[in-house]
Amino acid sequence: MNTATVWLRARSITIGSDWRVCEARIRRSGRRCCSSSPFLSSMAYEKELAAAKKAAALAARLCQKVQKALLQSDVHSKSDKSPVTVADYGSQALVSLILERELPSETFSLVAEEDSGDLRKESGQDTLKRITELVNDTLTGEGLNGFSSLTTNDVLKAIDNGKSDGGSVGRHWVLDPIDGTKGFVRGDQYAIALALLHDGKVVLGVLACPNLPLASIGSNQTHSSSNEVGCLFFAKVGDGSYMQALGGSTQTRVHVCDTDNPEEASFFESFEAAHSSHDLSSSIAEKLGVKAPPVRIDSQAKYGALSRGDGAIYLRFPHKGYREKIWDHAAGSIVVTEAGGICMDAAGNPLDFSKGKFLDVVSGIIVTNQKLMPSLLRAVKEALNEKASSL
Ligand SMILES: Nc1ncnc2c1ncn2[C@@H]1O[C@H](COP(=O)(O)O)[C@@H](OP(=O)(O)O)[C@H]1O
Ligand SMILES: [Mg+2]
Ligand SMILES: [Mg+2]
Ligand SMILES: [Mg+2]
Repeated sequence: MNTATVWLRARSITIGSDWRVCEARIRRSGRRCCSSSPFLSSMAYEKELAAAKKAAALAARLCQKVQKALLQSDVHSKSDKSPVTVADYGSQALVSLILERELPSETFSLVAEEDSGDLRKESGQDTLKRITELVNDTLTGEGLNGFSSLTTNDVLKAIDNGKSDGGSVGRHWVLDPIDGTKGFVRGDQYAIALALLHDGKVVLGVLACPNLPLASIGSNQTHSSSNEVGCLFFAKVGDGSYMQALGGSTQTRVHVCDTDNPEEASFFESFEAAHSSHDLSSSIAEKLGVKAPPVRIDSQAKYGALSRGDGAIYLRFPHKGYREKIWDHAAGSIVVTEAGGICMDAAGNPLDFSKGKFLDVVSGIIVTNQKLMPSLLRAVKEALNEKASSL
């Protein structure tokens, strides 16, 4: 199945003609805003961004190879019953190796989703061999022969580099090697999401979305004249958000949809109802006056699509008891905020990435532009109160 077919299979999506309206407004106003921290110059993090783009793009190659030929034996269950594949592990190993090689002077701290526990067991040996082959093949396929053929132990070590707990002091890389593993296994959307935290703030983020069309999803408006899929979004604090083709192209600056009219706004949510309450988001959308049906896609590709104005709102309301992790939002949040958007929890608090692996939020995460946020917050409050009183 080629990637275009993958995308078409993924579509349960409708984005109305509002994109055109948004685009026109943005062009007229020439406006952008960002949430940059004043202590950071836009010249900072140049080499870190270059390394992160290289690492994420290479990891995307590995994932594409696996998604094309995904075997049932490549998919495993973690202790929490969530899926993990050889590509999740391979992607994490590659990103860890590339960052270490490209940024040798750095005291390396990586907070990443996967660990090698299951691969060290007797039952994990075949999978470990397959991952090692994949990592070696991807490195040599890209002409990166600086790595002599890696052993299974090298790969285990690279995966376990991601064991840092993060925190509010110093620099920590944050990695989701495949965000949207369920989408990946289904043949749908997924993302490699890599961010850098500096003293608890996200200062750069890269999102590789191998199955996301370069053209705006659900409309004829294009960011590109081709039918190509595979987008690389990236942002550095104070420097705006950009998109380029994963295969390499000139970068274009992206902006969120700037509409203040909910009737022109469409919203994103998880494809998986188990990850986010579709009932609650539909109630919020109705209260806000959104007319378009939800756009359901997996992974932080939602943040990428939102950053370029494909839709205007992202709603995420996990079911009771679920704790969000920083790797599920760090890269996506800076890509959106540098494109002029805002990410908050359902109570209107900014997202706090400084508390370790978990991202403690009140009820859920909402993302939109500056103009719609006040009315979105009111609609969220109303819908949550209604839900509480019906229990
Ligand atoms: N019960 C749950 N509620 C909310 N999020 C969940 C969840 N179970 C898993 N997730 C998270 O949802 C992410 C995917 O988000 P989305 O629904 O936007 O595609 C998963 O990332 P991984 O696929 O990296 O494990 C996982 O971290
Ligand atoms: Mg994830
Ligand atoms: Mg993941
Ligand atoms: Mg996972």
